[in-house]
Amino acid sequence: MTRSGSIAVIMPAAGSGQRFGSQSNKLFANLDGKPLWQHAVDRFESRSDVGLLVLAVSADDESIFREQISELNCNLPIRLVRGGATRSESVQAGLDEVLRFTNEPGDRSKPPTIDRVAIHDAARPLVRQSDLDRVFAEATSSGAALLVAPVSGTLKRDTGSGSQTVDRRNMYVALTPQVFAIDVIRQAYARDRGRMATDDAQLVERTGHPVQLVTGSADNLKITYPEDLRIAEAILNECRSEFV
Ligand SMILES: Nc1ccn([C@@H]2O[C@H](COP(=O)(O)OP(=O)(O)OP(=O)(O)O)[C@@H](O)[C@H]2O)c(=O)n1
Ligand SMILES: C[C@](O)(CO)[C@H](O)COP(=O)(O)O
Repeated sequence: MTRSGSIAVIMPAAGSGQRFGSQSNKLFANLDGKPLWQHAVDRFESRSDVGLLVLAVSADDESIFREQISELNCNLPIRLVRGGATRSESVQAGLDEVLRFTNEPGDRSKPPTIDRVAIHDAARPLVRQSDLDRVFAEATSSGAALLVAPVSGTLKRDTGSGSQTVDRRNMYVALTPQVFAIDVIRQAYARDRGRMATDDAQLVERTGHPVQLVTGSADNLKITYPEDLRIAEAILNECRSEFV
């Protein structure tokens, strides 16, 4: 299996899905006839600029993921690593595997080089190819970029004694993928190993490396609550061609 892509995708998939409320991992929930996580993989499998995908999974889910991967007709090399107690720990495990991969002796099946790392939630099935094109290109030129969606409503902060309105100008919601030159993300994770961060851009921001915002489609939603799955189904039925 020869892939020439220079982007390694790390897909954190080791969460417990507490807000989704199902007995099993929300990533196995059915969306449009297949498990949710496979839609996220599909977005990258068809891309010639992607050369490797690393899934970070929990010990409980590993055998299910291995079984489902074996049934996939996927021409993208997929490696599994053990995720951690936090999303950052899961991404760290994925990054360690990407770095191991880049140091392995070369052979025909290996892409010539991995120069960027794209970190994408397995719980985000609907990232558009046009958005991937733009955030990948921005990461090439600036070394760090993430997809974001503008805040569309009025933002409120709970002061404890009531609400306070937050100026929403220049405010965005972070999406994924978050894409970085490999040395930028390696240094950010090495510097902040173990410090809490809910996304990867935050770690890079702490190094002082500017992270560019790329406005993407708001339908790149994260399946967090049960109703999100119904919304995703409707979006897929409405504009399937945007995602293939
Ligand atoms: N320790 C963790 C926590 C989260 N994730 C992954 O990070 C992505 C975004 O996290 P989120 O949507 O919050 O998933 P969960 O943590 O599973 O959800 P919850 O907070 O409701 O438990 C998901 O693909 C999830 O599987 C992970 O790999 N490792
Ligand atoms: C990384 C992320 O998708 C950016 O919005 C999000 O923070 C991950 O989900 P979580 O619920 O914060 O773990």
